[in-house]
Amino acid sequence: MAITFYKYQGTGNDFIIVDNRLLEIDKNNTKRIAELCDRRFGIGADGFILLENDKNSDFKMVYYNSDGNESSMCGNGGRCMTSFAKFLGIIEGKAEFYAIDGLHKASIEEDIVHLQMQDVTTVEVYEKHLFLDTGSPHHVEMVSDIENFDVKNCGSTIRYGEPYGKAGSNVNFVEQISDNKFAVRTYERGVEDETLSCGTGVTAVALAMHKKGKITSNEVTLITPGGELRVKFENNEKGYNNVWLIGPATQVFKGKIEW
Ligand SMILES: N[C@H](CCC[C@H](N)C(=O)O)C(=O)O
Repeated sequence: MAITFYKYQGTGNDFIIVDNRLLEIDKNNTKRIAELCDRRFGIGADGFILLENDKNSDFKMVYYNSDGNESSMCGNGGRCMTSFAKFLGIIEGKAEFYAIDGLHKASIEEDIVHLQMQDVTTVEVYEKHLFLDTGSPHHVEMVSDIENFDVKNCGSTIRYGEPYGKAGSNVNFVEQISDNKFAVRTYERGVEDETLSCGTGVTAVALAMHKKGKITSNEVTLITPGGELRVKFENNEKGYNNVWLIGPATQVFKGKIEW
């Protein structure tokens, strides 16, 4: 069966996106999803995302890592899905959609998407790192000389090590650049490599830097190898709410492929 796919990228985190409102895609075909995400034998992407109908919101987003397995929330993917929904004419400037971690609000102007992330009530603080879940699990660790940091090897060791084990965690390395501005590099679970940016990851970094008292504003700029993202949030005794991930999302090309 031939399927039409759209290739999107959000600050270099890239995705194969398919309009699956007719439910034609066999979602259990992990092998095929992984083949399509392969950068040599397939289209190439960090993730594969299906857009489906949802009776209580504008659409539903189903996210798979490039290993072919369905996974937790993808922030950059959610920004790309908002752009895709506008391209399809499902929405105009505002959206509400369901993802695995619940309902998300979003808005789009030109190519900039604002995506509301789930509230975060728990940030675990350890000697050398922090751990929090922003829709996906994230280990956050401050490093120096981030440009030369061995993200893949150090990230993989942490991701597969204790306490994360087989389920794992995404791993973000961060270096402060200036007031409220940080450089971030991410090792992504399920991609098992560094990605050029990670939306739930930079969101985790922004909240972690607030928790560590490293910022003076509730709006943070995150510089990733794939581009610049912003995170805005409010905080109270219950934790973090009104959390927004802001950045560009772009359709790169459209294609057809045998499923
Ligand atoms: N790239 C995604 C993260 C996907 C999470 C996935 N790697 C997992 O936790 O299994 C983002 O922009 O938030």
